[in-house]
Amino acid sequence: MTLDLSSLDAVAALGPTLPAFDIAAAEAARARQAHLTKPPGALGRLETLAEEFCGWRGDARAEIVSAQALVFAGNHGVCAQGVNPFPQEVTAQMVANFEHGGAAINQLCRVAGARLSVIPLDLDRPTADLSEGPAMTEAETLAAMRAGADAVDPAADILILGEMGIGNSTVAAALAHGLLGGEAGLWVGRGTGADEDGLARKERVVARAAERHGGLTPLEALAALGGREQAAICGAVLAARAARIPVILDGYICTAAALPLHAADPALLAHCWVGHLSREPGHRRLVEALGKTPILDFDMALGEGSGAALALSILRAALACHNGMATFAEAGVSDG
Ligand SMILES: O=C(O)c1ccc[n+]([C@@H]2O[C@H](COP(=O)([O-])O)[C@@H](O)[C@H]2O)c1
Ligand SMILES: Cc1cc2nc[nH]c2cc1C
Repeated sequence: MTLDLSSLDAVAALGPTLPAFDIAAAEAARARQAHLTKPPGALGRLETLAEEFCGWRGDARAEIVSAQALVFAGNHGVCAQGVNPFPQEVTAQMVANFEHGGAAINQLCRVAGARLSVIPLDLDRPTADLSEGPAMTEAETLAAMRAGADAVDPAADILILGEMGIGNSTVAAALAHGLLGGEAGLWVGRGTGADEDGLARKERVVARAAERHGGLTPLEALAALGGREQAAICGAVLAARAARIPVILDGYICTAAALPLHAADPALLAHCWVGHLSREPGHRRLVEALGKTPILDFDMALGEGSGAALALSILRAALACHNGMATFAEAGVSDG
């Protein structure tokens, strides 16, 4: 199907046009689980992961043949507020590191069997400072969404999403605070290692941004408070859904990037898992707001898609059991 990304309002209205969860395939997968050589439910969340994967793929014995990982990179005008300990040049330097295979995500994708692509988005043109005005125009937001959607391989069976963008832990906090409310301090964390002063500056910047950009629709909030990698993540989530590809989101930044879609229509994120619970303190509250339970909790706070790639190995394990185990009848084991 072709995705209508022509305006923010068109994006918000996409839900009813997108493929739905295949309940019959998921039920057939659940029925198979009941016959496998294990006490009922003994594989716990491995069983529900397999069932959910089969439901989204529309196949009771769905497998992962092709896994795609996408890391979107962007730069942010809000860095002018002194909210990030590392300089903005690190975004492009890490993109080069990804391209040369030297980052954590390269190793984690290799181990998990995912094909990694890195998409830098206008790194030499940071977005406007979200605490002084809208970070992006509607046209910039839609262009980044389109870049995200176009990067998705419709032949993949699973999509891993990640991001790289110095300053974007402030962007994530601004999106979460702007869309979910509460005190600004609930949503800010140390990112790449902000000290006490940095944390206090971040909290003031996030509070000011939400005040300035109140009363917006969720996707207008994405434009005002987000960045290009956040918009690209939204575009990739939607393109994956159009191709019935389940998605594993990464940590705090990636989950906050997808939040505007949920706020516009919770159905838009129904095919997404959260790969891990980030050390960023706002992530627990954020995943609760989305009604999601992260697959892993490994005290990680890296970004790059690292927690999502690690969670892919768990999903592969779930599907190996689901598709490879013998039934009681096949193995000649008495089923009680
Ligand atoms: O996603 C997370 O959970 C996460 C938590 C802390 C840091 N990060 C990464 O760190 C960068 C943002 O941190 P900062 O301090 O520059 O705002 C960005 O490149 C993210 O990928 C990511
Ligand atoms: C070195 C470094 C690597 C990263 N990966 C994701 N965000 C990052 C931020 C820094 C600073």
